[in-house]
Amino acid sequence: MTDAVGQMCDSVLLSTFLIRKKKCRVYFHRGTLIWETEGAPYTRSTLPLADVVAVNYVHEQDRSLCCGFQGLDDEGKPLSADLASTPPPRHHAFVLHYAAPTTKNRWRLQTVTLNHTDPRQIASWVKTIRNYLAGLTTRPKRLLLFVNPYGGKQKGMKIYEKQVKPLFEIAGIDAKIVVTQRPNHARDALLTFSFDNIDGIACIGGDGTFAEVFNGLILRTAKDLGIDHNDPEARLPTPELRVGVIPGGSTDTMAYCFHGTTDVPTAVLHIILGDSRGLDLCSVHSNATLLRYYSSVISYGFLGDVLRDSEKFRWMGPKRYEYSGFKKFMANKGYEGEITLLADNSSAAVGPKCWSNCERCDMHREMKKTKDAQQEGEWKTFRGKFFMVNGANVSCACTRSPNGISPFSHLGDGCVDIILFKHTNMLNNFRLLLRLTSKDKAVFDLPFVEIHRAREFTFRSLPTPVSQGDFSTPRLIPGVSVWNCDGEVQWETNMRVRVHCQLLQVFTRGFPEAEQRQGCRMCCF
Ligand SMILES: Nc1ncnc2c1ncn2[C@@H]1O[C@H](COP(=O)(O)OP(=O)(O)OP(=O)(O)O)[C@@H](O)[C@H]1O
Repeated sequence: MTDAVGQMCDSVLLSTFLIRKKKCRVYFHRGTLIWETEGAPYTRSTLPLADVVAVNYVHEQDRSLCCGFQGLDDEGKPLSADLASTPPPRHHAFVLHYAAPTTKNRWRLQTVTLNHTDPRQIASWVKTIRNYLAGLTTRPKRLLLFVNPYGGKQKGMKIYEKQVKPLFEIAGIDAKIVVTQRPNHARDALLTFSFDNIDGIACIGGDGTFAEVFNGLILRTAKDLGIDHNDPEARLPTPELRVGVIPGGSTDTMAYCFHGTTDVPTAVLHIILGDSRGLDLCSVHSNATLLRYYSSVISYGFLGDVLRDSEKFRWMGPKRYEYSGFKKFMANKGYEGEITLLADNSSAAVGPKCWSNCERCDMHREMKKTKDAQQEGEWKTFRGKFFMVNGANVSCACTRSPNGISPFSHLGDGCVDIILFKHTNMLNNFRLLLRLTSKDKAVFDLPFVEIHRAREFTFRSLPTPVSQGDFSTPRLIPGVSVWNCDGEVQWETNMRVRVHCQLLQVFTRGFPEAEQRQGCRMCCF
């Protein structure tokens, strides 16, 4: 907590306001506003200032429109429209804009207006609340915002205009917009962009856009510090700038894993409120060359084939995944391979899940401060014919698969969960499909699925194709699949994946376990 906030914590305000036409006693103490009705029916409401986005004077002209009250200045003229400037002593109300949790992990901006006959009371409350909000230094004020007009249903710009811009304006966030013109635009821009006047980066797009942003940011940080990113052993520092993702893609897995929903206003409000969590990123190297960093999952076999095929049908929008998925599912191909992993001592098959205030992630954040992630552990090797091999960095939950392929995966525990789907018959594949859409059952309970928690792993396909050195060139080799790395095709099959614990700070508060979800803060007695 900053000093300013600390001082404000000690101030106490107490007054009586008219709220929603009811006389209420209002208290402000220790960062929380409480108002309760003076008469029956008794209601009590609490609002932590950590959830308040902005406080504004209500202009007398606005009040005159709704209340028939005409505000005049000292010369008897109507008051000016400048709400944010120093108040003339005539304001009789202020409005609080705040973020409130609703259902299904969604958040919405709400308002409450407090009316008082004495303008000095209004001025004093507004000043106190503004001072408190100014002390919340973790809130971004100047953002660099990448908008991908191509991802998902190609509605990136519309999402910005209709759902993002109005919220940023209320919160006083100055956003510099970059509309991406081509693949890798966001990544390349971040390699040279001046970070002098920004305190956060956000993007409107899907997992691919988010991946471009953090790949650019990590590479830029490594470059600025003279760290060789091609060195698989390199210890990378966490960039100072935090990153937020506003869903505008097809699956939006990362947004879902951060907020428990792919709802746009929720993601925007999480950015505005400025709380953040550490996210592990995985580096993917081949022959001492960095291919990329990923945040959700790297998948060889079925999902690699689906992605490779679906790119040809991008005109179908998100439906392309269903079309290619059906084709590849019916093909039921198996791929020979060998995985060697450095096992973690925790199990990926048991909870708890990674809710907000996750103890496991907090523990790893503290460990990261004191020492580098421990690398001791047992190496294990698995060989076989696989329908699919996955390295899940997060649960990979999404609207279609609310449990994800790795329900107990954590955002920031320095581990990747390896899920091996053995090649089997079509009936078992159908069981797998059903299991992936289940709300409470896990895929690894199926007898042909194994899960292992690791801190790093290597994979080689069998037979091993001769590396061409050019990792971006499409090469179709019989009996060999490709990797689906955060939704991008990775042609090089043999690779080493290492987890970098909490390498990125992302804007989110996380989301609570269902039974602990906050409901209405207004209690009636
Ligand atoms: N103007 C553009 N034209 C073509 N491609 C673009 C443009 N801007 C960005 N891209 C590329 O679009 C790709 C797909 O975007 P994104 O991943 O955000 O959407 P998606 O694939 O529909 O969603 P998801 O990854 O959530 O399934 C990104 O990898 C990015 O490189």
